[in-house]
Amino acid sequence: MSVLEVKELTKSYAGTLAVDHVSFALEEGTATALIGPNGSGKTTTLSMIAGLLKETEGTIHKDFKSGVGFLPQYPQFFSWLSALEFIEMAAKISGVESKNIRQQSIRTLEFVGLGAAVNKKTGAFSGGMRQRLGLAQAIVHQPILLLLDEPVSALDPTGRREIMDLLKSLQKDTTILYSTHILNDAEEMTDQLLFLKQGKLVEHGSLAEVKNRYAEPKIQIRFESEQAAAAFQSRVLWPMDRTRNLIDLPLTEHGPTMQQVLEALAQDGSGISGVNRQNVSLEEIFLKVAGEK
Ligand SMILES: Nc1ncnc2c1ncn2[C@@H]1O[C@H](COP(=O)(O)OP(=O)(O)OP(=O)(O)O)[C@@H](O)[C@H]1O
Repeated sequence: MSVLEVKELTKSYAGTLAVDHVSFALEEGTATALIGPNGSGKTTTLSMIAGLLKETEGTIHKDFKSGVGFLPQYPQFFSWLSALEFIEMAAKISGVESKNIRQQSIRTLEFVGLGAAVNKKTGAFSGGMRQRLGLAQAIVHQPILLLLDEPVSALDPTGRREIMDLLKSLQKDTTILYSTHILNDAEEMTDQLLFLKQGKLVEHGSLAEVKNRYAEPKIQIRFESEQAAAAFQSRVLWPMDRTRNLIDLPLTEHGPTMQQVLEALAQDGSGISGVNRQNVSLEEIFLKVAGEK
């Protein structure tokens, strides 16, 4: 069931299209990664869905009355408030019932790993703690849809890992749409991938579908020695990349077929220690799509 359906969503700033007729749907309980180069419209898209920015054209249909959580790219806090005071304020604004505010706020702070800092002033928080606090304010009312604008970009690898693990544990009960420049994270937690470029949705689908569209099958052959690899390279004369005893052989329409490669390898059998089919990474796809005119 779709929790959110966005149709022809468009935002224009003085005639420039920051988001250009973007359409997609989010299914319940899924995680969707929004990726794209700087300035491609990710923040603008999330802000429109969060209701913080009015769309110029298009529609946003939410299949629920309330219950959106939003973590902005640069969350702002009131430095003089403690973590608990801030989250209680967020809970109140988000419509949590008065009698549940205290308990739900403490539970949420504990969930994001700030249980020991509930009474600490937010002005004294480190970058990692601020990000956790931002996440806490976004989830304290147990939203149906959670929107996150680069939730981990400002964190070190340990902080990133911890926040990603928190998000994964939320995914069971929440539909998540998050933007990221960390493509490893997008590979790790995504049921659906949305790729924006200059405001347009240029790629869309599951990670496997997108990868399949860009897959340039290549096989990697590990020879037992550099000499064996060099001998193979000069014997078959197909285009390939060789690094010492490793050969990457693309299976393009101009190159050899898998059958031909296997036959050639059979003749060389004694010198080969492994053959792998190489997969295309999201980073390779990103560079390709972002670079296309
Ligand atoms: N308030 C504004 N007024 C005018 N133009 C804007 C405004 N906000 C954003 N833009 C423009 O809209 C486009 C999309 O910006 P947006 O911040 O949504 O991109 P982004 O994909 O989130 O970028 P980044 O990865 O750098 O965060 C950019 O060209 C930006 O300059």
